[in-house]
Amino acid sequence: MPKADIDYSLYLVTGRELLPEGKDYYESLEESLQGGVTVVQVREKDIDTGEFVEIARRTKEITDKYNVPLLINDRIDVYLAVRCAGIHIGQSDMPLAQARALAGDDAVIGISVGNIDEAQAAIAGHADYVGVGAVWPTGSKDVTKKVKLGPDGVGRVLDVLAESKTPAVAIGGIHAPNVPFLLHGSISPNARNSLDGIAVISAVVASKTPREAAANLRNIVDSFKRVRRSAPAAPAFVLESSPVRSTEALVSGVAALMEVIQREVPLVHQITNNVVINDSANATLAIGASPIMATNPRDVADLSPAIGALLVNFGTITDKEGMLVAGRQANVNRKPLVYDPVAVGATSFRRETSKELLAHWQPTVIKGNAAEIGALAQLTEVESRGVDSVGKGFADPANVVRTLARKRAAIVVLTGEEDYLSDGDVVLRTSNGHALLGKITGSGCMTGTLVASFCAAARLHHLAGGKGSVFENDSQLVQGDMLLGALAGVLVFNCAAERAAERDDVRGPGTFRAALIDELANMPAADLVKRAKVEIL
Ligand SMILES: Cc1ncc(COP(=O)(O)OP(=O)(O)O)c(N)n1
Ligand SMILES: Cc1nc(C(=O)O)sc1CCOP(=O)(O)O
Repeated sequence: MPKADIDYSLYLVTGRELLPEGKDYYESLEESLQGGVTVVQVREKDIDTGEFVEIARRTKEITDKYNVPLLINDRIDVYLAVRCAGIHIGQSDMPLAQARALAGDDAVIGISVGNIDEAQAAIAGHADYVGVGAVWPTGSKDVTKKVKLGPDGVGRVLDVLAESKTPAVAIGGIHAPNVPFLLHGSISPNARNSLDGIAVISAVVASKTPREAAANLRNIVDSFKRVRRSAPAAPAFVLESSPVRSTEALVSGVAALMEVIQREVPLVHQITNNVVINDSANATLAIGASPIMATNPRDVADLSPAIGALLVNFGTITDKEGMLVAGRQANVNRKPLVYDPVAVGATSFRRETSKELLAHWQPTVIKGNAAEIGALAQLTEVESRGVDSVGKGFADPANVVRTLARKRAAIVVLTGEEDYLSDGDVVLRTSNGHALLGKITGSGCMTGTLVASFCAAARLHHLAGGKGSVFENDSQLVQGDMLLGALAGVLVFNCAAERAAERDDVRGPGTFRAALIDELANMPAADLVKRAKVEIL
């Protein structure tokens, strides 16, 4: 029998102990195949060999009916008895070379990998595919001693696998709401390699309706693959279908979002630092949105369905648990998530916290000054002094934002005298603002607040546009033009600052700060259209 050609898109690992009460294993399996499972692995930990062989044999009868390949977990003797497509082995099972010698060249042999060294060994041993995990904690197996890779860690393994083109599925804690985040967030930073599929137990087996559960997961994976094939370089989850723009269209789009905010009054959830909470809340109110500054993990989980967008600004990092929960819920509820990693490069604590947050959720927009963006991009060109950047800035800022946007599959906003924004494809430069912004605290943080508010508006604008809640593709994390939302936040803030600085009653930073809030509230959209200096690079 020639080696099976496997579609790894939706890889079902069986788990009879997780079946809902009264659900028969074979019935559940057949329904999941009807839903779109593309490969099955029989995994049995506590039964005698005879029973394992019998279950594998009956399972194969069913998978054969649907032309879906079957693999056996760990046990080469069971594989040899039923002669299915192959086996899956773990790091503590029989070594790969020995497994190959016993199973033969026609057997598909997959191996579990949890880090880069294991991935390299899998390539050297000619594994046919790898199972990368654990991505997240899971109740289906004891993974307490394993590193939880998060989408980021999976991406690092995918970089190693890219050259050999070894197929990879991710495993561990994967459920429909976190699949878009996993697929996009694990696109590998250098080679831009992506997962061939997802492996799940409970997301399908524990469902009372495995057909629907499998169909939903399959849709998400298929859409992701479709979009990757058509636009491999683009972070497609945030792009609207037509990225072609003119500066006039962008600026009038910003003016339209100003009206959306006034009309829809989106709730903007902000977990921000205690230096700026009050100013950020007032800036939100001034543009017509509604701030909520909750931080308790229980509070933020309940809030998520109601919010328009979430801002996570970790200036004083007192609420990490709330940030983790709120961000994950924003992904689950497909709400824009704006990440402001204040002074991320300044201390090891900040770098580690940022890494942890980014392993838990996928931001829609990352906003920072040159030192912060440089730290995330792992560039040493610009350094930080506290929360500020020092030095001349990047030699090629457009390239920095474009590259980081691609790497992180997010919109990147680099603030400074000139602001650069990119979705990984288009780069925009804006040059509004005023020197007095550098004389008050929290101007960068308020920009983040406005970016979050206008991303909420961009999503609402999309929903009101007749497309309803139908996603352009099932793997999209948020709807609406997030690049436009980010641009609106930057422009509205900087144009309001110009207006404030021009006022006769402004005599320094104190009066400027108050006037800025006034101008955020009073600036007519027509004046923003006149002032906006936007270039498409
Ligand atoms: C697709 C896939 N990936 C990883 C595993 C885990 O296998 P292993 O490390 O052998 O652990 P056990 O499954 O034996 O607990 C898997 N089964 N499938
Ligand atoms: C079998 C298995 N192996 C893992 C690993 O990390 O190697 S995690 C895991 C369990 C996956 O179950 P669920 O989809 O229910 O989280």
